[in-house]
Amino acid sequence: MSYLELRNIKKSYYLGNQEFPVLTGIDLAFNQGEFVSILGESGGGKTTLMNIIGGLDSNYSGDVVLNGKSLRHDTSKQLDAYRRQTIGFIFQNFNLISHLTIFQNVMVSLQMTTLSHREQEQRAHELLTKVGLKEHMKKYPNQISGGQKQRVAIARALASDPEIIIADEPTGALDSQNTQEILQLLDEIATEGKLVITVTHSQTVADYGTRIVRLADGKIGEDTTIKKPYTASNANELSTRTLKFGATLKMALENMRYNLKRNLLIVFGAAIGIFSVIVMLGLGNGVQGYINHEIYSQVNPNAVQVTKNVSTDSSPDMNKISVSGKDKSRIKDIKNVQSIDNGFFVQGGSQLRQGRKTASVSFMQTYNKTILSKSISKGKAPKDGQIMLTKEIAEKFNKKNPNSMVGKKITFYQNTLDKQKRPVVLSKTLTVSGVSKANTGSTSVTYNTMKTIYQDKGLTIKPNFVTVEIAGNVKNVKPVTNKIKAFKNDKGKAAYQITGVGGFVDTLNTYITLAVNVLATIAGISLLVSAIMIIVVLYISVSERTKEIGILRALGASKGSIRNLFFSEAFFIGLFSSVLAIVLAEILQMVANNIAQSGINYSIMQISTGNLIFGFVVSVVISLLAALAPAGTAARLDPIESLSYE
Ligand SMILES: Nc1ncnc2c1ncn2[C@@H]1O[C@H](COP(=O)(O)OP(=O)(O)OP(=O)(O)O)[C@@H](O)[C@H]1O
Repeated sequence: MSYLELRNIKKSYYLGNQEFPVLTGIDLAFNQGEFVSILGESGGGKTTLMNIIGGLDSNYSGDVVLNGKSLRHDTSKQLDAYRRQTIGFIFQNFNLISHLTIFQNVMVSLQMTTLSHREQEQRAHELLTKVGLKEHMKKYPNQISGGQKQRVAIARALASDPEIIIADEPTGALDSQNTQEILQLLDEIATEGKLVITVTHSQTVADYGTRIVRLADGKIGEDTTIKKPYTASNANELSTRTLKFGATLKMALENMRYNLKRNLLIVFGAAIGIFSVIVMLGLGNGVQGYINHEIYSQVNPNAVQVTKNVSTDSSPDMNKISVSGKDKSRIKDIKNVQSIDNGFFVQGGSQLRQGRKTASVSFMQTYNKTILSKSISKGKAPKDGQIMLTKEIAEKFNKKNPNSMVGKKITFYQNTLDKQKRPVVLSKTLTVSGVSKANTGSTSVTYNTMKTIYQDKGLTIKPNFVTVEIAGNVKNVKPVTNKIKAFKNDKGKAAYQITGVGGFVDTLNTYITLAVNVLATIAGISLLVSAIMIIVVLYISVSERTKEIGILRALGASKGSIRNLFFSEAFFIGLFSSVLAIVLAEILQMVANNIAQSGINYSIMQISTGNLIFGFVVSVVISLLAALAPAGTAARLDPIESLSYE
C-alpha cells in the first residue's frame, strides 16, 4: 500500500452549463521519501490537482487515499486538520502575511500545533535558522528578497513537521541561484523521508527530484522514476489544533497596529457615540441632583403637613378644623408613614415685642419636621419656652445684625377669643432660640409652648394640622399623599388638604429622567452611525485581507478561527473606543464641574460607575454585532479563490 494514492480523480469547471474538464482520470501513488515533479502545459490542471491533494478542494470525483484512509468522507473540520498536520504548502508567490514579521509568519502555523508557546518560539527559531534566515527574523516580508521569502514559506510549511510538502512552482519567481538553493532545501526535506510534490514548468527543476510525472490532456502522460527515493521517515507529525482565541486576538491586534492611522480614526469615530451617551447620562444625574439639592436645602421633602379640608367662608370652628385621634390613626395606618406630630398654626393677631420695638407676625406655627434645621442661619430649633424668628422678623429688632437676637428675651402677644367668644390677649416671654435664613421657615415655637401660652389663660388647643413623616426614599411620598387625599369627609369631599413638596419632587424627577433618557437615546443614534462605520470598515478589512484568509485556511485555520479574527478586531474597536469615550467623558466632567462649582456651587455632571459600565458594554456589544455579517462573509470565503485574489 502506498502512502498517498490518487484514484481516478476527475475534475471539471463549469461556466454556466458548459463543462470544462480539467482532470479526466488521474491514478497516481506516492511514497514518503519521494521528490516528485509534476510537469505539464500551462492550464493543464497542475494547480487544480495540487489543491485536491492538499485538501483545499473537495469538489471532485474519485478518491484521495492517505495511508489507506479516504479523504472523500472527511468533514470540513477534518480537512482543516489534514491541512494543518499532514500538508505543508509552498506557493510560487510565497503568500506571506505582509503585516506580520518573518518570525510571526512562521509562528502562525506553529500556533496551530499543541507545542507550548516556548517550544513554538524555539521551533520557529530553529526552522528559520535552518533555511538561513537567522538574521532576518524581525523583518517584514517587504524587507526581504524573493529567495528569502520562499525560505520563510518553506520554514512555515515545515512548522507542524508535515509528511507531505506541496510546492506549486516554488521557484517560478526566482533567479537561477535562488532556484538552486530552494531546490536543495526541498531535496533535504525529501531526504528526511517526507513526500515532496512540486509543480513546475522547468525541466531543470524536474530533473532535481527523484521522479517526474507529466500531465497531458487531464491524464498522466508519463511517469518516470529518475532516482531512488529516500528512506521513509518514521517521525510523527506534530499534533495540531485550530488557532486558539488568544492567538486570533493577538493577530487582530497586529493587524490593527499595521493599519494604525485608520484604526485610530475608527476608534475615535466610535468613541464619539459612546461619549455622548455617557455625557448625557452624567448630565442627567447632575441636573436631577442639583434640582433636588436646591429643593432639599429649603424643605424636607419627606414630611407633609395635613390639615382638615373645611370650607373657608364659614367661620372657623375649632372642632371642625382640629385633627382628631381618629384622623391620625387612619393616616398612621398608611404604608411608609413613620410618624405623625401634632401642629398648631395661628394666622394674624400675633405680635412680638422687645422694649419699645414691635413686630407683627402674619403667620405663626409650631415647629415641625417640614422645617429643616439647615434652614436656620444662626442658633437652633426652638425648645419649650423658646421661639425661632424668621430673618425678616429679627431684622425688625436689629436691622444690622438680626442674628444677634439669638439668646435674647422677647414677648409674644396673641389676640384670640375665649370660650364665650370674648377677646383675650395671650402673652408669654420667650427666649429666641434661632434665626432662620431669608425666605425660609416661619416664626415658630414648640407645640408644648403653644399649649402653655393658651393654658395660661385657661384655654386649651387641639392640633389644627399634623406633620406626617414618610419613611425611605422621596418616591414613597406620593403614594402616601395620594392615599391621604383619597379619604372623604361626610360631605363626600376630600377630607384633608396637604402641603409639602415630596410629591412634586417625585414628579419632577420622573420628568427629568424622561428627558435624560430621550436625550441619551438621541445621542444613541450616533451609536448607530458608529455601528454602520464599523460594518463598512470590517468589510473593507475582509476584502483587503482576502489573501491572508486564503493563506490561513491553507495552513489549516478553521472557518471559526477566521470568524474569530474579525470578531477580535471588532472587540478591540469596541474596547478602545469605550476606553477613549470614558477618558474623554471624565475630562469633560472635570472641566464642566470646575466651571459649575464656581458658578452654582454644585457638580453639574455626575457620571456614575453604572453609566461607565453601561457605555463600555454597549460599545463592545455594538461592535460585536456590527462584526456579525463581515465575519460571516470572511469565514465563508473559498480558500482557493482567496489565495488567487489579487
Ligand atoms: N475557478 C476556476 N473556474 C473556471 N476555470 C478554472 C478555474 N480555475 C482554473 N480553471 C481552469 O482550469 C484549467 C487548469 O487550471 P490550473 O490552474 O489547474 O492549471 P495549471 O496547470 O496549474 O496552469 P499553470 O501552469 O499556468 O499555472 C485552466 O484552463 C484554468 O483556466
